[in-house]
Amino acid sequence: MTFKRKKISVIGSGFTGATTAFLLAQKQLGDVVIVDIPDMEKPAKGKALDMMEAAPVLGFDANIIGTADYQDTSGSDLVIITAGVARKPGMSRDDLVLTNQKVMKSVAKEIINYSPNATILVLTNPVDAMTYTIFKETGFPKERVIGQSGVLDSARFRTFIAQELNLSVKDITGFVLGGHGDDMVPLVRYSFAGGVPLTSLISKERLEQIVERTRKGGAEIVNLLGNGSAYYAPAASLVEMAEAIILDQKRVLPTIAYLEGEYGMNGIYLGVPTVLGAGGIEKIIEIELNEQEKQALSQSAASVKAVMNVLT
Ligand SMILES: NC(=O)C1=CN([C@@H]2O[C@H](COP(=O)(O)OP(=O)(O)OC[C@H]3O[C@@H](n4cnc5c(N)ncnc54)[C@H](O)[C@@H]3O)[C@@H](O)[C@H]2O)C=CC1
Ligand SMILES: O=C([O-])CC(=O)C(=O)O
Repeated sequence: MTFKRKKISVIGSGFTGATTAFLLAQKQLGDVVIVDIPDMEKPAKGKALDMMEAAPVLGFDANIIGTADYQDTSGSDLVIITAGVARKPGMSRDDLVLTNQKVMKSVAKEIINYSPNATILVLTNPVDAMTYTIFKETGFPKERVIGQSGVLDSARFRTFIAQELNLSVKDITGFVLGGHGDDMVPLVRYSFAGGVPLTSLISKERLEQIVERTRKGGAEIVNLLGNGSAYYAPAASLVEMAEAIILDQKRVLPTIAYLEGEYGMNGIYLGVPTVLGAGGIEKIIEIELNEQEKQALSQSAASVKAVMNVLT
């Protein structure tokens, strides 16, 4: 049997792109091509070479290159988009919309040209609207254009819950729906510690504080870093999604999916529970929401629509 490694292109060699590339290689999910603009080609090459030189020590087999030439991405199975600008303290993710929309438009052209069969994961913010932009600009099927928010937001929620209860984070499950903004919807009712509902372990008041910290989790890191935004947990989240697709794992993960009637919404990319496998988003899971949760989700969707309305 012949085995051919998958090809994964990571667009953007900055904090999230480089960290993602390194994790992908360590997990041996495929060969990695890191792409940046011509001005950043040398640092991209330098990062790729530095990662390759870690391979003998860490013991992974993967080729990693840095480039500004999209020809090198040709025939990618998976393209991960981290290109664009990140926010600084005092900014909202939505402030990035027009700058990053331009970047998405140029990246989309290159993907159509060189990797027409790729599945695309989008990280660039504001991520719901940027995922929509990539969907529109590439014309790819909705199953193959997927945004990342829910894995990260849920990971933050699970981290804070594990710390609160002094329990292993492995035993904490829970997920966050909606847009990747301050009105995202952490679903407390569907969150558990070792199968025990959180509502029976943590007071309502304390849970509300943890939900609020989760909603502002990105800004908390932005304020601590001072000159950029989070990258370790975002990269880990992208790699969990990439792994589910490349290994056809059928993972149930919250991702940014295009809704056509699900949750009563249409024509919008929004975070919902999905099944991720070789076909990309193979299914959107519709869970039962109570009135309060429905209202919170539609408020979050309204915020995403407001950003989409700014798109040119
Ligand atoms: N959805 C999410 O959960 C998260 C989203 N983000 C977003 O991801 C994006 C990247 O963040 P960082 O990596 O920290 O930023 P960064 O500034 O470290 O890296 C961005 C890279 O993109 C490159 N770039 C710009 N235009 C390009 C183009 N046309 N083609 C190729 N490369 C291009 C830049 O030269 C730079 O190297 C930001 O928009 C940030 O807000 C970051 C963390 C989490
Ligand atoms: O907060 C930001 O700007 C980056 C991001 O999306 C996150 O870390 O959740």
